[in-house]
Amino acid sequence: MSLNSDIEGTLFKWTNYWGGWQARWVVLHGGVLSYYNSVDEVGKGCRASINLTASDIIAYPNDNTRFDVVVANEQRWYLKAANPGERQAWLISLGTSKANQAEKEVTPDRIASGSHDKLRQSMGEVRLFCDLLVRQAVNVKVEAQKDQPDIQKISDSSTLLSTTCDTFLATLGRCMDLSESVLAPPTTTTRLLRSQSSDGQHALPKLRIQRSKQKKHTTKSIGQSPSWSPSSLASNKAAETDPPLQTSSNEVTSPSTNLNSETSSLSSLTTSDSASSKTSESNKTRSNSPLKQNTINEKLNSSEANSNQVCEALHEYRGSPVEEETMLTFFSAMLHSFSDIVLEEDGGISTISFLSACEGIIPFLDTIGSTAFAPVKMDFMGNISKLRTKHSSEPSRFATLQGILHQEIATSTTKVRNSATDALMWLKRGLRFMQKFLLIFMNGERNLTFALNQAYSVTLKPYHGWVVKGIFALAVKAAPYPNNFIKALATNPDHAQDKRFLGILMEDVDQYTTAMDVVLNIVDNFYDQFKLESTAVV
Ligand SMILES: CCCCCCCCCCCCC/C=C/[C@@H](O)[C@H](CO[C@@H]1O[C@H](CO)[C@@H](O)[C@H](O)[C@H]1O)NC(=O)CCCCCCCCCCCCCCCCC
Repeated sequence: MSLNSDIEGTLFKWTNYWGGWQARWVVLHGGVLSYYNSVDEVGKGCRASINLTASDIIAYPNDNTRFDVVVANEQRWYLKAANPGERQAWLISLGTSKANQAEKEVTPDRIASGSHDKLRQSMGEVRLFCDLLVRQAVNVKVEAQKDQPDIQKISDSSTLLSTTCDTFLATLGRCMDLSESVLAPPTTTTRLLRSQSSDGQHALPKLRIQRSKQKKHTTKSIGQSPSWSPSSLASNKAAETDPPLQTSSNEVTSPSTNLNSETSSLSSLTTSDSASSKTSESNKTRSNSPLKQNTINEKLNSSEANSNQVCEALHEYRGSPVEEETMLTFFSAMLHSFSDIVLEEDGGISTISFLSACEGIIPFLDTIGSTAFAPVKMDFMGNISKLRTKHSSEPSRFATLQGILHQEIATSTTKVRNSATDALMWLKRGLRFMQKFLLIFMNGERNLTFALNQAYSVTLKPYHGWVVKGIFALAVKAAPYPNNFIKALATNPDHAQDKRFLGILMEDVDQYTTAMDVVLNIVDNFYDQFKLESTAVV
């Protein structure tokens, strides 16, 4: 699906130390980015142009108006938009344009011959983020060493540092994948192991997480208790020790890769422990017979599990007839879901469980893989990251979301820039949007554009100005067709063809949205009670 990505307007371009930033008329047309000294020059020949195919777009995490367009470390345009909204519009157009070009280029030969270039580009990104990391770490250190350090400044710089660190690691992961494919093109089996997800996550951390997850069997969670009542639930301390699952990404250097059937098969395997532990308790209709995954899990969970064993297990699994209980959906395969959130007796929501459940959504945005979702992903992950930073500053005090909000109320900091209250407010609005959309879909609406617009009208739209409404409109245009959407929600796309799959998916969506509703109602009520909701339009 090609989208129109043309855009033109004024951007500020870095010239040199004497000239500084100069306003330029910049035009993106047909995959080529050109600039003119002014709009009057258009038609008389541009000053310079860049073909986006071989370029990277780097968004600065610490200045939301800046971005660079880089050509294989040879040419670099330092650009600055008048405001963050305009930068977003440019990033989306540039990303979409790159995606359109990439779509035209995908042939096996070109992929092979392009690997070296991609590797070189990727190495450039690694250096850039490494550079940013060092500078941001120095900022934190300098502030911390002052006689009277500004705690807010340290907290802001650390958030930034953590986000850049995640981006750096994700970029490094991608770079390593590329270098492996350049040194030795992957065989089917090694590729299965490495391409767990498109954001730089690999099988190993997930296996580690799966083992620790077994501790959770004794606790009850929202999804496991249809007749849920806060007092029947105990706090889940095991979840507090889980490391964060997702990496954060502030750059839109290349369009996210779609999961292919092989990677999807792998994700059904690597997450099958959580899925089988969940299905065994919460999805009763699919829990009675021993799962084929048990064999696989034994292999995956064994400390000696190595790539060969995983591949063996994978082949065993793939050669078997599909049993209903092995048809996992994105929801049942999630390592951390809203149905796993354990509420305190007083309705307190575990911060870590909540954030992990939010992070569980991100791979879906990667799966559907359009760069039009990049701003959504960035915004969503930015808020998760703010809350994680807040939690890490005093884990016991901020063990629940309510604990965080109470502290900011007590210190009158709910409205300050980058407050956790603000981050949670936007996070819950986004989640409510998603929940409404899924409910409309579950009720039989197969026109995704319509469903997204309906959900948007009653959740996010009242808080969005015209620029963000435009971003939403672009994202909706990039929404997948219904069949592809359903396929993206299967851990193995082949299962989506099975006539039993839709029923299984609907069951899982029902359970997921119900658990989301419980959590969101608690948070919404808290915001109402303490008048934390803002009506400001962004
Ligand atoms: C089929 C998939 C289609 C997905 C379509 C998604 C469309 C969402 C469009 C929303 C665009 C939002 C872009 C960013 C907007 C931000 O400007 C806005 C305000 O940001 C906040 O500003 C504060 C300062 O003013 C700042 O302090 C705060 O930190 C910052 O957040 N943000 C928002 O409006 C929040 C948008 C969140 C959108 C979340 C969408 C979640 C993904 C939905 C996927 C649906 C698919 C369902 C399948 C699920 C499978 C698990």
